[in-house]
Amino acid sequence: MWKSKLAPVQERRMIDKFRLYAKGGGGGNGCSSSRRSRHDRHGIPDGGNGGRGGDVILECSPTVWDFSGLQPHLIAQRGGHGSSKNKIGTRGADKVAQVPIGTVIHLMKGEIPFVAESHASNELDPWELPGAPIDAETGSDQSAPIGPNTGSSSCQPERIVEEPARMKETTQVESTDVPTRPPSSFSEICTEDTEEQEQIQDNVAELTVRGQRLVIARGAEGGLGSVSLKVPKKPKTDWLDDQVSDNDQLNLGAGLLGSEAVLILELKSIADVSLVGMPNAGKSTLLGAISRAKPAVGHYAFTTLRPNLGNLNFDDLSLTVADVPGLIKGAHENRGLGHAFLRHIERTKVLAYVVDLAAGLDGRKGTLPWEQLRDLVLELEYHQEGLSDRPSLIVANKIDEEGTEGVHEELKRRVQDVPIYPVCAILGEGIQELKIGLRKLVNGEMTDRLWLDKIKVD
Ligand SMILES: Nc1nc2c(ncn2[C@@H]2O[C@H](COP(=O)(O)OP(=O)(O)OP(=O)(O)O)[C@@H](O)[C@H]2O)c(=O)[nH]1
Repeated sequence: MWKSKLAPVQERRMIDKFRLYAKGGGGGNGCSSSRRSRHDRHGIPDGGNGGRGGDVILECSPTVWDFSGLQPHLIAQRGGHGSSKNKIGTRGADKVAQVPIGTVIHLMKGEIPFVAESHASNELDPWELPGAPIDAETGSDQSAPIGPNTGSSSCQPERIVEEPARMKETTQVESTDVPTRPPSSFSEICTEDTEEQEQIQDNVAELTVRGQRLVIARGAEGGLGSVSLKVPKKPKTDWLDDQVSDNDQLNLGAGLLGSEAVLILELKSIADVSLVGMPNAGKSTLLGAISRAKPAVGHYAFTTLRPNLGNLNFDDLSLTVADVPGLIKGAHENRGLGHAFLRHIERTKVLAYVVDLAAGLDGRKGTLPWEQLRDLVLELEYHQEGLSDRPSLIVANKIDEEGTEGVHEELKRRVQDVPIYPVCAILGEGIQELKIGLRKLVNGEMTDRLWLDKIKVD
């Protein structure tokens, strides 16, 4: 029989770590040429300079989720050669690659990237929200207006502001301002090659604002043409002399090679609230209930393969909530979605631990809620000490299921000093109270945290 149904398309795993080679375009060669006239046998030099090579630029865009669309080798175009009649070679085209908001750059080889246009890095606040996610209903983007540097793919050399020092400073500001431990270094996480680890310079730059641009490899200047060198072409004596002099002149005017860099890009989300929970706890459903996002929901583990973002809107405030892939025991050893998940929590203000009240109930499969909480906190701490030390609350989900009232009471008895919100994400019950709680935590009106020693497990 003819099969009309196609096999379900498998969602691919997000690529949140990427190794990139970038090379700026070489400069075009300067031209060696002279304009001769009947009266001037030697001629007047009129060879134009070679054009500048293009830059390789990373641009921060809210429309890309991960690095799956990136090419591993980015090479900008070479500048055009100069030509006679004083014509300067064309400028090589820039290679602009779009990367997601929250891209952190580690340098393996080459120069520290330069900021292209300075507007974005001035007030680089680690908690500054990236462009808000696309509104699921209206399809409109609620983020800040596009910066002046977006929209054009070419970057004129004179508009580039070289600020390597500021980039380093930015990294320092981040590590002092953030109340928790600074993000663990990439070289700590990286397990591939020990020699490479030593060479990596961690966090040399980061792209956190929509439209922000970084030049990661610069195009070289073009070679000087004879008009700039003021070298008249030598009169031809014999053919050998002619060849030597021509080569000399060409070498003088040869374009330089563009700079090279090898980078590791790493993606870290920046959200106000992260929903943390075991697979199937109901995080995606909850995100849909508190915001207008429509994440994929399934009854099997790891429905969420990339962080879904939603906007939690109040009259005067909008918070970003990230539903990051489900966490399992051993995630810190990269089991399950492991590091891919944990990395996103590093830059979140508030943690909302989502537990499934029905798990482990009446012989059902799963771990009891207080054990879920203990495992979650342990995984965070194993990944990075202090990762769980930020304002938190507990979302006790699936309160609609039979027998969960008792589990909720037990949970309140076993876990202290942190607010617990019983909700039914699927029906939207208890969501208003939860929203208010999240707002208070983000605002700093509440500062409760979930401590491991406050969880009583048998
Ligand atoms: N009864 C009940 N079921 C719920 C509730 N919330 C979610 N579920 C169900 O729980 C299952 C898992 O929900 P998801 O939202 O996909 O869970 P998740 O935590 O995002 O899962 P991962 O993507 O694997 O991390 C789905 O079958 C939901 O329909 C609830 O409040 N009550």
